[in-house]
Amino acid sequence: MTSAYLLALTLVAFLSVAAHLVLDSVINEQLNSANVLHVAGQQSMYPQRITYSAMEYVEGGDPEARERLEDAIKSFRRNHTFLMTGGFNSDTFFELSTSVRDVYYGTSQDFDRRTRQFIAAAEKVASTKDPEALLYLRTEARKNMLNLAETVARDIAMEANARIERLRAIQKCVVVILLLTLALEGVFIFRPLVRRIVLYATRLYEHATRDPLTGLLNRRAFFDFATRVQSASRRYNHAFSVIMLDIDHFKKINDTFGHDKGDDALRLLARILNENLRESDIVARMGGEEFVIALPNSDGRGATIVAESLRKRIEETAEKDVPRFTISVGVTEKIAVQDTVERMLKRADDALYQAKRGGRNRVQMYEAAPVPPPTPVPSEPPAVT
Ligand SMILES: Nc1nc2c(ncn2[C@@H]2O[C@H](COP(=O)(O)OP(=O)(O)OP(=O)(O)O)[C@@H](O)[C@H]2O)c(=O)[nH]1
Repeated sequence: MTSAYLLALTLVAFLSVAAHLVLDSVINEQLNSANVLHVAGQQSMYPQRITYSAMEYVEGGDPEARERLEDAIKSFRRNHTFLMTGGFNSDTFFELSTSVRDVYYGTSQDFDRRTRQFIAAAEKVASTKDPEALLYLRTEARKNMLNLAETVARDIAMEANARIERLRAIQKCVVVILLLTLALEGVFIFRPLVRRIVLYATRLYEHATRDPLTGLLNRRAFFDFATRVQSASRRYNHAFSVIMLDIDHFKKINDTFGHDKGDDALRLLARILNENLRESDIVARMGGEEFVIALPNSDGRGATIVAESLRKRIEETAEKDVPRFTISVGVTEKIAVQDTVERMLKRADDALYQAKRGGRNRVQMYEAAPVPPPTPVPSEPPAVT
């Protein structure tokens, strides 16, 4: 189960990382596309700008016009290199698609060669004011460069959108797979795991509160439950009694029939107690062959009737293969508002001791030792006259 749990966590972690990476790619792709589109858009503008600057420079000889021309040539060449090489650095790498590549290198359009020729003519104008080169620029800018640059920008935009859509679809798939995996793991791994944990916790609780031989509450659990009942009885001023009982001559049973038969007798006693007491009564094995019962809402008289009926039922029980036995019982009731479970157990134990001393197989209600009568004070002898 632990390895399944680890596998499940690993799978979820793997899918989460995959979803993150795809999302990262979408964002990168968007940034990259935005950058490339920006550059591609600029490229459709530069041939015009170069041509105007070249005309200004040739016609007016203005050195500032030449500077503008040179700047425009530089930017145009830089952008061209950017688009042809996939960017200035590896982070913004953008591979030309087949259709864009066709525009650049295809025999019909050959945008790459045209661009290089355009740049060469512009440089010639900048350095020599060559009129033929200027004419070439004017014709080419109007006829081919603008159209081709716009075609490239449009194709790149379409390619970028298609790529982003593809990545988004992959991202959606990964998220769906992640959710499905979580749902399946919830059903097949986490739910059984939680069930098992609950089962272990229940078993642990049973171990901590139950006597393994009889299945009855153990001493500690009895104190917990009985103390709660006692507190309630004090608050609502209800009656509350405690019975303590012990198998008579149990040592002899063990010695005569063996320890296993002694255990059978203890189990039988536990069963009889469970079967003949109310659901609200608290029955526990205190240790050895000693058992205790807390009876909420029962006074001493009621508890004595219960004890007597248990004693009689046990005396009469004859189970195959289980030695017959009798019990002695001590009974006490709450005698003061502040009475505690410990004090009541002590009194029940005293009453049990009296039952044993009284001959066993009997029920004894706790009786406080009689207060000795006050010793008479010797009276003064009458004065002799
Ligand atoms: N089979 C079995 N015997 C147990 C268990 N716990 C305690 N005993 C035995 O119970 C016996 C208790 O003996 P005693 O305390 O002398 O009491 P008794 O023989 O019942 O005598 P009285 O109580 O005076 O009637 C001892 O022999 C213990 O070994 C148990 O879980 N199983």
